[in-house]
Amino acid sequence: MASMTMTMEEFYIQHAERYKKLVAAFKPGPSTAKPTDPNPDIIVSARIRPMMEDETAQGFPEGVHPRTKGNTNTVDLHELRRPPRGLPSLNSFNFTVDHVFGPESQTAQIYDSLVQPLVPWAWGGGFGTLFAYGQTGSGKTFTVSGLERHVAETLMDGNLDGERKIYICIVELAGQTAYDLLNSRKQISVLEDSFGTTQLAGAIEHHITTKSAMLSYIDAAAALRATSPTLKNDTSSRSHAICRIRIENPAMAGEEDGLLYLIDLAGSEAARDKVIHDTTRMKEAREINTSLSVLKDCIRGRALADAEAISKPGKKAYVPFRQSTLTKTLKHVFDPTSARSCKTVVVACVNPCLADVFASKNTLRFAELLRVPVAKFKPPVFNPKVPATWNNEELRAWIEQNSGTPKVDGSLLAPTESGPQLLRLPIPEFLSRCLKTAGVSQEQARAFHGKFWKLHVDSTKAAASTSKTAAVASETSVEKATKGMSRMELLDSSVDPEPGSDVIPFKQRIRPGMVISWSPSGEYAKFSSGGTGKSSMAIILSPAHAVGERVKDLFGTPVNKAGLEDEEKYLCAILTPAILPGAYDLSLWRHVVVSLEEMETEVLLEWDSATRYYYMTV
Ligand SMILES: Nc1ncnc2c1ncn2[C@@H]1O[C@H](COP(=O)(O)OP(=O)(O)OP(=O)(O)O)[C@@H](O)[C@H]1O
Repeated sequence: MASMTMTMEEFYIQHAERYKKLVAAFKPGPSTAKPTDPNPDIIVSARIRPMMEDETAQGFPEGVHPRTKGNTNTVDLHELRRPPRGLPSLNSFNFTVDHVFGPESQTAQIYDSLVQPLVPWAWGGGFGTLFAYGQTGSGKTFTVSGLERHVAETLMDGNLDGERKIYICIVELAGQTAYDLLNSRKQISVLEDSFGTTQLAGAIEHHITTKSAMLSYIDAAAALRATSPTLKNDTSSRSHAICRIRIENPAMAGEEDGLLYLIDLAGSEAARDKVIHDTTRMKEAREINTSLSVLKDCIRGRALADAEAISKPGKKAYVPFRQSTLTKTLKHVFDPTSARSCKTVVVACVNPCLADVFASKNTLRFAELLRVPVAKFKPPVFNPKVPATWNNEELRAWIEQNSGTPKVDGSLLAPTESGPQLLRLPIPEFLSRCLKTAGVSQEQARAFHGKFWKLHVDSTKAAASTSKTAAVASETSVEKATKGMSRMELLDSSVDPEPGSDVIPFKQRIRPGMVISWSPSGEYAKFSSGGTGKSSMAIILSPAHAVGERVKDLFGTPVNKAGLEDEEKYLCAILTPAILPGAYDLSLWRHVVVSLEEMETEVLLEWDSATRYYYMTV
């Protein structure tokens, strides 16, 4: 009877010796994770902290064991099963990430192998982001604060090329509220401005010129971090702390600045604290959980978007960055429409104590899920008009032939990069590399960058128009393409869901939601995708005569004119090419009137879950 009322912790302590023997006899099997090539832009690591004195003193064994032989990026985790009768046995799991740092590892090792490369990247105008994830007490703050010190050292030791102005800002996100940790924890707002840039409105940025000034800001912010008692650790953090370092290059005025984010996330187990009765704490826990889960989707989404930008041009990956304040704040990191590339490092912090093995399992599973396989695709066939198909040699040859006089030295601009890699280089870095060739001026470098990008944009537009043609052409084989799909699945696209509809000419089955191509003329010509007379797309809403007298089109011309019933005209919403090739923006509130005669063909569009609208006011 006594054993039934024993807590899990007492059970672990009682069976600690048996547990250790079972672990010593354990023969590691192959990693259960699918083999994945490391993604150079998103590195996922795990850091297992040492056991704390009090954990050892209570008699808890270690439950998490990095492999020392074979795949050293795999971690074994053993639970102790509590059977209704008989002896406890092991329940073992393994998790694989890109790097594992065991209890003896120092923060300097993590810095040197993973984080240090982010600093010159941001110095050159790129985005670098570090996240520390894990349960309360697993070592996130220990890791981030150590890494911040190393970053301060690298940024301020004068060894990076050129002059920069450096600014720091440290904010805390608690639920949906943000506070400035460098301004007495004043409340600030996370807002998206009319250019779509997320602003931390009200947060003060401090210009820093010395390492010691930077460290004193970091220390001041740490002292102010919001804390509230939890079941496990009474100094636990229940908020995300975001340290943003902005690096401005005065020689590249007008170019975007480099950004480095170091983020100490809130404790990941918050929502699993079952003994919370206080409703504010429950709400807070739910918000933390949501923000971490959205973060996972965003990191994966961005990695997929980057991988697919080259392997499947035209496919739009969905990154739900608007779904939490944390990811909204990091919009430019996650927004798949951003042309700027971002390097991300995740450190999953793990508490090795057997008593916390459940939370550690969740942390390691989270980390494993962040690893998105780099799409394996056949090397693209070289096309002189498509930079995304060029290898390093082809790229260098193009640089030397097209960079003007004097020629930009290809080995300085692209020492190792392929075409797609050079496209991802931050602009200031591209320009600085061009300027390394003697005699090249800023104007020449900018003009050359423009030429390279124009070629790329033209090549993606060409790919988009091919995919549009494919969409129209597929109309004849709709039945084949949609065979076996349920009605609900069919409704994820603009396909007419009624069986047999593909044999009826589209003009005889006009319906709301049908997408058509047409050639806008007169005033509407502005909305054609390629100038007057070129086809454009619109989505049918209703017959024009069905709407009220006050309804006007986008130019303010009344839609329902007298006698319209006799003419077959339809109120439509316009579709315009979106930033990504092959994707279109639907402007539901920009109306045009299209006659049946003007319609050319039905176009099939696939719906994407990113097609959402957001509150203008909340
Ligand atoms: N690698 C390590 N080596 C030595 N001590 C460590 C290590 N990692 C963490 N610790 C110690 O463990 C304790 C908990 O670490 P820390 O406060 O960083 O956890 P945390 O994950 O940030 O927790 P919270 O979510 O509550 O902020 C601290 O006393 C810290 O000094």
